[in-house]
Amino acid sequence: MTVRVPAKVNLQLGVGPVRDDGYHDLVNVFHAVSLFDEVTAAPAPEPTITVEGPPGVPVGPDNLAVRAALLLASHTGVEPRVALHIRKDIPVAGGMAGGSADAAAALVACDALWETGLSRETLLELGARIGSDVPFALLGGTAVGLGRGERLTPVEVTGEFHWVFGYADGGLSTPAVYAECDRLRTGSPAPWPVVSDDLMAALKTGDPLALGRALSNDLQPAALSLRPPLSEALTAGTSAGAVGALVSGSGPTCAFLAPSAAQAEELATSLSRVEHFVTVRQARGPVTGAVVI
Ligand SMILES: C[C@@](CO)(OP(=O)(O)O)[C@H](O)COP(=O)(O)OP(=O)(O)OC[C@H]1O[C@@H](n2ccc(N)nc2=O)[C@H](O)[C@@H]1O
Ligand SMILES: Nc1ncnc2c1ncn2[C@@H]1O[C@H](COP(=O)(O)OP(=O)(O)O)[C@@H](O)[C@H]1O
Repeated sequence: MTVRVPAKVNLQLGVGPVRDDGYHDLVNVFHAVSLFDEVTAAPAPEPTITVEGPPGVPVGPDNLAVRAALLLASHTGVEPRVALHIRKDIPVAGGMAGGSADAAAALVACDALWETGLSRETLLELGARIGSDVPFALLGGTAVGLGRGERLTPVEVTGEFHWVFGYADGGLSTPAVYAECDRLRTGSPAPWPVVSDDLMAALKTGDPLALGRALSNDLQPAALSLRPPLSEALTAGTSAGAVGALVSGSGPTCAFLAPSAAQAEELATSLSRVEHFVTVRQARGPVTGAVVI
């Protein structure tokens, strides 16, 4: 059973005050893009995990796909007799939710393999227990995530958008970036985030220029503080014709919005010369969430 699952970029990441449980209340506008991991679940005497792709992915019980399979097994009372294999194309610790995507894919793959027939609602609820971004990877498309980012409402989008992503060398730790955001805000209380009307209007009309102007990420100052060369990399994208440029989530991947598919091609060529990027990839969005292929 093989499931294909997309990466995400955050079109708006509004970070509110830190809560008693250590998480931040968010306005998190997720957008699924056509960079995919694949997770295969096959029968096996005991749970195992293998990973094909970039280094840095745990191959044991810490892997989010394994955690998802074990959670689904204990929830349904099934023995977790599964060999999981991940083909990774989403950057690791890149701010594109690759680990969450693999967890979502493992839930869908194991539910199909074990014929447990769980509802979409139950899968979303189990996903939220693994991580804040897992429910969105199940859903895909474009959606507003409130709370930790797990309470989702789909957003209607006209047409599709053309993106270029610059992968940096090495990742950034999500908790470290949230902690840096808190540190930078010391002394000035975090404003309560609200969904951007300009962003919703741009998504409705499908206008890339309006979308580019409406993109925002409250974690960006923290990511730039931890990785200063990212500032220059973002400027390089704007100079090369991007109509929007921002850090993807907690970074360090940078997302650039192109005005058209043809211009995305040209933008990708220019960005491949930026020293800070080890890989440059084109993608379109929105795309669907985790699906059996
Ligand atoms: C920042 C975002 C933006 O979509 O993703 P990435 O860009 O890293 O992929 C998310 O908020 C990351 O979601 P996810 O990676 O699922 O986080 P979790 O496993 O739930 O939490 C990891 C840690 O991130 C911090 N965290 C996460 C979510 C949230 N609303 N507030 C937080 O403060 C906490 O320190 C938490 O311990
Ligand atoms: N299947 C997985 N793929 C990637 N990383 C994973 C996975 N399972 C656990 N991890 C751990 O989660 C960390 C964050 O992973 P990832 O989701 O790729 O980043 P981000 O939260 O920045 O989007 C990694 O550094 C790794 O230690």
